[in-house]
Amino acid sequence: MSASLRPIIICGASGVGKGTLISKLMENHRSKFGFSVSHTTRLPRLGEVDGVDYHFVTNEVFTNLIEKKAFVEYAHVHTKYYGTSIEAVKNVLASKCCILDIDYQGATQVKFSSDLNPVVIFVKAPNFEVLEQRLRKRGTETEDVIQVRLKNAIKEVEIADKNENNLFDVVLVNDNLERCLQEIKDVITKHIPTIKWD
Ligand SMILES: Nc1ncnc2c1ncn2[C@@H]1O[C@H](COP(=O)(O)OP(=O)(O)OP(=O)(O)O)[C@@H](O)[C@H]1O
Repeated sequence: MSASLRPIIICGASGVGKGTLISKLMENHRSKFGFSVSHTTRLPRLGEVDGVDYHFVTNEVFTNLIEKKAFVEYAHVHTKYYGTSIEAVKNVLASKCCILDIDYQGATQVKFSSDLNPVVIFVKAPNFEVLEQRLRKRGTETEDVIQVRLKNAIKEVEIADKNENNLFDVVLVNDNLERCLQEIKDVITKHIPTIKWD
């Protein structure tokens, strides 16, 4: 499928629902999408599996990979490294569309410093109160971390609203999950017309 040559990037503040949206999309269209497995130096959350959810690595391994220029993008977020290796993306693109869950810094690197020509989608929560509720309800972060993430979210939404250099192809609001999923599919169809939904 030639569509597999353009990766899809889903960007947005922590808690807006990127992971949920990507899981649903992949569940519903398993044969079309692959999710590149990122590297991270953060510890696994309960139930996360090394090599499936992330490649969990030490700081030393991660910085070695940076030196070897193994990453399409990497970022230092909330004191931890996260990165997408070129190999991981190409592994997926060989047979499927590739979805990348990365922040705006990563998206900037992929869009402007690689030849991958991604479709970049920014996802927002309907408002900051809802975002805060989602982060609290998820219950995976401490209060301090939630506060840092909410501050970062304000900055990230400003960046999306400015959309300098047209980094984002589209900005979507994840209010209703099913509606947002359909909007993502519409964006993908627009930019990758060869895709056939099953
Ligand atoms: N449309 C929605 N309506 C209500 N709740 C939602 C919606 N989308 C996601 N959620 C919930 O919001 C919480 C955050 O979602 P998720 O973990 O997917 O966010 P994320 O953007 O991937 O966050 P992170 O970047 O921190 O991994 C989850 O508990 C999820 O079930």
